[in-house]
Amino acid sequence: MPSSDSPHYTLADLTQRHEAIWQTYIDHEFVRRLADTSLPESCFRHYLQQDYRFLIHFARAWGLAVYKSPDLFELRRAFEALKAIVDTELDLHVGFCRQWGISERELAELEEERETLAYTRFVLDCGHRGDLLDLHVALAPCLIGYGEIATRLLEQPTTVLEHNPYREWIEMYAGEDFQSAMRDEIEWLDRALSDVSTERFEQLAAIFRDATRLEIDFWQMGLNAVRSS
Ligand SMILES: Cc1ncc(CO)c(N)n1
Repeated sequence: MPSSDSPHYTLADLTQRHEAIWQTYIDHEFVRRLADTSLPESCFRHYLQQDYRFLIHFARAWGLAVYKSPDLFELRRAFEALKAIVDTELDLHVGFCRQWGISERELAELEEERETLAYTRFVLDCGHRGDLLDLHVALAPCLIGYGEIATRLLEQPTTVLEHNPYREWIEMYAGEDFQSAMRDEIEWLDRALSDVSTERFEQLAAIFRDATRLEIDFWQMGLNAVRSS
């Protein structure tokens, strides 16, 4: 239970603390152009390739969450997330890449971009240095951001779904599986943040800000790949 002088923080306080950066992430040009179909396919293909590397490290980060879990409840939760990424998400991603003409062999051999390196290793470092909450906050922009981006895209009148080559991507992240994982994570974070001190909140907000900046760089990396693949 939070003490009576606890500010009782929630996830919404984290996004509001860095509102401008959060908006730049969820309304990035990559996302807008994916929705209005003006995104060059080379950009999306490059993004998909790098996202394969991202998902591998994302799975490792949940493996680290397993290790950092202090009790059976948390252990089970992190283990289920790790299993979902390894058994389902990565399979889906490989299948999705195949539809885009990217073979599994190509995925296994591709060179990791600096943006991918920076983001994924940053998340892992937060987990290594800190506790389970630091790690969850470093992971929050992935889960919460993509969930928010996809639902916004479906609501926006500028989004074109018919004949949109990226439609499946939008619908995957707006779909029930991802959305329910996002809701669970929001619940977890709201509970965990409810009794942190102001000082601790500021530390966590810095992690959240940097992870969000690295998500922005990840979109920009895709956008910059106009001719590279
Ligand atoms: C870079 C990035 N962030 C978040 C997600 C959502 O899992 C993803 N697939 N890739």
